[in-house]
Order: sequence, then C-alpha cells, then structure tokens
Amino acid sequence: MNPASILVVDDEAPFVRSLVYALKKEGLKPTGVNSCAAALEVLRGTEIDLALVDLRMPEVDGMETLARLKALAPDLPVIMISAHGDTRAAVQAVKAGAVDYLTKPFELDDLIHCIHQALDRRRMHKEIEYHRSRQLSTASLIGASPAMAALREAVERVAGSGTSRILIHGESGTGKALVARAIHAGSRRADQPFVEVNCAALPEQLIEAELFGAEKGAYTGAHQKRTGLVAVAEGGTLFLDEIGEVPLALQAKLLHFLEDGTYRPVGAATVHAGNVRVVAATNRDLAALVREGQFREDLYYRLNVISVAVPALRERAGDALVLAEHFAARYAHQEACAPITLTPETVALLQAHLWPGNVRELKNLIERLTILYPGEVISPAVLPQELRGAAVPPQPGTATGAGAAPVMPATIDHHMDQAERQMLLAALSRSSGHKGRAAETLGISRHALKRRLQRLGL
Ligand SMILES: Nc1ncnc2c1ncn2[C@@H]1O[C@H](COP(=O)(O)OP(=O)(O)OP(=O)(O)O)[C@@H](O)[C@H]1O
Repeated sequence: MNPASILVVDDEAPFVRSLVYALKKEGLKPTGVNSCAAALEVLRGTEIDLALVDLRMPEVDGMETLARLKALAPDLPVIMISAHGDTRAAVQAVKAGAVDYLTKPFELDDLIHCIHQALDRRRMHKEIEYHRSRQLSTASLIGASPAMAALREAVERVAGSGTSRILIHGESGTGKALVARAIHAGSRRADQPFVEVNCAALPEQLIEAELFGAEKGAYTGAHQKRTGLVAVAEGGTLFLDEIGEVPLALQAKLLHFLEDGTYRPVGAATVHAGNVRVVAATNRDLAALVREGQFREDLYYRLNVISVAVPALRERAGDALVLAEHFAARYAHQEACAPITLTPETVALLQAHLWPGNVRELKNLIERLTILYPGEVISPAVLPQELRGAAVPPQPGTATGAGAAPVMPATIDHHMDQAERQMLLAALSRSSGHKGRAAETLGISRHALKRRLQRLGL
C-alpha cells in the first residue's frame, strides 16, 4: 500500500520542517506549506489523504483555510492544530468539518495516533460507500430465479474487477442496458459519467465523429469542433449498445482504441488518450458475424475477454410473475391508481408464455393493462391473443410470434398438455416456486412433479 500523503499547513516554517521530518520517519508522505494559498495549490495538483492545519496563521487563518480546503476536497479529513488556550476555536473548527484537533505542544505519538484514526475512518467510510453502491447497482435487476441470482453475482464480480472491456450478450429486451448501468454503478467509476451510444441508431458517416470527436470543418456540416463521446465519458464508462452494427471501417479504429487507449478525432493532427471502461452489448451472434465477414475477428476477441450473458425471460423460472408484480406497482404509481391483480389462470398464462420480446414485452403488456383496466383483476379474457395461445406448439406452416393469430392445437394431446402445463404452473406460482408444496396441492409426489415439468420442457 502507498504511504498516506499528509499536507502540513502552518506559517511557522521551522515547525513545518520538523513535522515533515518526523512524519517521514513514521513512513508517511508529508508535504509542508506555509500558507492557505500554497495548500490549495498542492491540493489541486496532488492526491492528499489528510491535512494538518494550524488555526493561527496571518492573512488567511486556519478556519478559513479549513473551509477552502473542504470546498475543493469535501472528503479530505483535516486535523486542526491549535495553540495552548485556543480550545474554543478548535472546537468550532471541528463543528465546521475538521475531524479532530491537537493542542500545541503535543507528543508526536498523539499526532500519529490521531492521523491513523482519521485515515482508518476515511478508509472505512470509502469501503462502506463502495459496498453500498455495489448493492444498489444490482437492486435494479428484478427477478427471484436462480438465473437472475447468478446474473447479479456476475454483475457484482465484473463491476468490481479492474477489466476495462466487457461484452454483454442476450436477446433483445432481456435487460442488457440495465446490466450495463448496474456494472457502472457498482464500479469504482460510479461517480464518473456513464455514456450510452446506440451504434445502430447513428448514421454510418457520423459514428466516428460521435465517438472520437472532430475538428471544425473535418467533414461537410462540421461547423464547429465536436467533442467525442469517448472524451465525454472520460474516467467513466462508455456503453456501446448494439456493437454488432458498427460498420467494418470503424471497427478497426475501435480496435485500435481498445488496444492502446488512444484515438485521433476526425481531421485532427494529434492523438488523444482516453481512460474509459468500454462495455459493449449485442443481441447478435458475434461469432456468426465474424464467420460471415461482417465483424472483425480481432475486435471480437478483444471485446470478448469478459462476457456477461443475460438470460431470456423464458429461462428465468417464476420471474415473469415477479416482474409483472413489480411493473404493476410501478405503473399503478405512474397512473395514480391501484395496481392490477392477476387471476391464477392469468398467472399461469404469463408463466407459460415464451416471451419472444422478453422483459420489454412483459413491461409493455403490464403498462397497457394498467392503462386499460386500472386497479382491476386481470382475467385471461383480456390478455392479447398470443398469450392466450401460450405454450401451444406452432403447427407447421402457421405464423408465430407477437401479433400472430393464436394457433389452435390440432389434437386432444395438445389440449391435455396445455391444461397440465397451466395447472402445474399455477400450483408452482401459489407455492412461490416450492416444488414440494406444489406437488402436495396437486396430489402427486415431488418426483412425479419434476418428471411432468421435464416432459413439458418447463
Ligand atoms: N431484470 C429487470 N428488472 C427490471 N426491469 C427490467 C429488467 N430487465 C429489463 N428490464 C426493463 O425492460 C426494458 C428493456 O430492457 P433493456 O433496454 O435493458 O433491454 P436490452 O436487452 O438492452 O434490449 P435491446 O437489445 O433491444 O437494446 C427496460 O425498460 C428495462 O428497464
């Protein structure tokens, strides 16, 4: 661990010199200055862990110095040094934000103890903040399924790691953008910018300038110098959504940036360095795009060092219901009405639906239902047809997916399967996913329940 850097501010030069000497011998990294102005200059240019400030100084006194230091670095712990008999002023300083005070003359041991105590408190505070932000970061990812628990764990691990390239993949609407934000919020960059770029939404000729910036007149329409999003995200996270849509020409420049952290704005003569964590997301099969020659293999391997897979909603047992309830509460709040509630049959249909549009599809459905039937009990009759026809295997030659006509089962076996599926899911929903209890209510053994679930692919 690096030695803590201590700023000593006192107008008495010999006192500062002797303190600097003593602190160095204690393994700390002190810098001594004789005025408030000099202290502020040091603080602007150097990382300082703690400041020792004399209360009595000519021109700008200790109280004012404390205020100015805190204005520049609010988290900086400051210990005041007061002359004998100055206790009242020292107490005032503590009220104004100093962490402690010492009265001259003091023992070196007392000072060292005071410094370590303040540094420990700051370290602990930072740790708590860090863990709190990590918990907050995954709290937005709703879902009680094992798949979601694993995703939250992966997000926490990845967020806290030092890696600067992350690839998120998953079907459309699964929550990749939410995962990217959670990774940022849980990282040490959380208080720096999070900048989102939808690579599919930008015209090909503008993407480069948008990302890396451009000099005035670099291209037609560039009437003034343009700051790129890489520069805007400096110190933070750059989220490149739909990375699979980046044109091949720009892929080379992106690769260069990912490899050595430098880039050249369009039309610029000089190269810039950028410090951003790049989180990319895609719902395309990048490996297939590589095989088809649409995505650079080297860029694919650069991005794919750490990847996070976001599961489809149909792979998250029980989450459709948890999410439906979450969105019902949210839209009830938005519409200022009571939340909609779902009959067991509706729950069973939600659980059985394959959700090709994933969480986005479910969210839109609950919003629509809340607007149309505020506060009401939702029965299957008011569900869209694609949900009422859920879990029915498509017949050859018929359309499927959102908006398609419901597919009617051809045989009695299909009807039986459908009914069985709904009963099993309703029982599981009532038992909150507890298989033993669900089996009991159905009058079958746990083993039989598992076999039936497996047979129906649930
Ligand atoms: N686990 C979740 N908890 C709460 N809300 C979620 C969850 N997953 C997704 N959402 C919400 O669903 C919507 C779609 O999510 P998001 O935009 O992150 O999906 P995506 O995978 O990035 O989609 P696309 O590939 O189409 O860009 C958003 O409104 C998001 O807030």
